Amino acid sequence: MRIVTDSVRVRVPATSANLGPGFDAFGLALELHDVVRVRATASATRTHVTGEGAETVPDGEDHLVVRAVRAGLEHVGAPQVGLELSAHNQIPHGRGLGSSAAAVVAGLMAARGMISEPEALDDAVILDLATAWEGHPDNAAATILGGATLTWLPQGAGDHGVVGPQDLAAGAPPVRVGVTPVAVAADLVTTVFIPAHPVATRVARSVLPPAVPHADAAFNAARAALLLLALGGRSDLALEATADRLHQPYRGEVLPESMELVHWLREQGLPAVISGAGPTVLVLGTVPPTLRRAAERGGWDARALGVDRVGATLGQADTR
Ligand SMILES: Nc1ncnc2c1ncn2[C@@H]1O[C@H](COP(=O)(O)OP(=O)(O)O)[C@@H](O)[C@H]1O
Ligand SMILES: N[C@@H](CCOP(=O)(O)O)C(=O)O
Repeated sequence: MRIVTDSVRVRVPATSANLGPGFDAFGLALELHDVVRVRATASATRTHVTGEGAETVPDGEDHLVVRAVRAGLEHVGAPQVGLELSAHNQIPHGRGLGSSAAAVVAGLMAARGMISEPEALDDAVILDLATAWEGHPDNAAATILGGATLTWLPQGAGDHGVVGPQDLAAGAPPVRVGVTPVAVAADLVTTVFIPAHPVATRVARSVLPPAVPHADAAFNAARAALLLLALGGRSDLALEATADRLHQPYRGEVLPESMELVHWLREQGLPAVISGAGPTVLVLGTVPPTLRRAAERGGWDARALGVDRVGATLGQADTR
């Protein structure tokens, strides 16, 4: 495999995973984007970041997008080169809006744009690699495809079955992820309530129990099926379709304010959930201005976000 294009641009959407009952399965892409430009060079890797994470993300070879470009090149046997990365980020980090999946997908897509046989890093391969990196497929699928997505892992692959980045580096094949787009009503908009402080996904996964009561699993099975209908336009089902007993109750331990906001919004009849692993709260629909303002007074950054229906896009670096 050769590097044939030395300058690419990738745009990736934020995502909200789970949507209540669909833990590690549902994802929804949102109209909030990171844009990265990557150039192959003969010199040492340099990174320049503006927007979200500019003050906090590691630079140079430790930058997540750079690491993902390298993983993509390595996966297809392309040579490693110096990289000049310029990133403009709108997706806040550690808030449950899929920033890490977006960064990994951006890097893998950039690698696709640089190589002589881009089909070696098609969407399915990128989803498998990003899932191995993340440990769950829901954000990556929606970031790649846009809209709403439903993903599943093969029998036997779970938290401990997903091949991680270290195993990938050692040559282990990633798990093959199942994915399908889900119909989303044309008029669906979301409202997100973003808090000032992050909670790492790793932390919000560490409080989940190894097993749940059978009754709770049955409760969620019905809600996850209802969620398909609610996303497709049955907004009358949205409140019931976003109820969850598999992850949100346990995450209250590390996300107390977020769970309080979810309960308060749901008491007003709004289909509110923890977005991904939190701490952002997402409502599947609009929120009356009085309630938005009340939340804003409590320190939440409330934003109406449409659904991104395009997913990750790859182009020449000089396009906007
Ligand atoms: N665009 C990015 N560039 C570099 N690093 C990133 C980027 N987005 C996310 N990260 C890394 O991923 C971390 C957040 O990942 P995670 O805890 O999974 O939260 P999120 O819900 O935002 O995906 C950040 O603290 C940062 O280290
Ligand atoms: N299904 C995952 C989703 C994590 O999403 P993120 O945006 O918080 O990284 C989980 O619930 O842990």
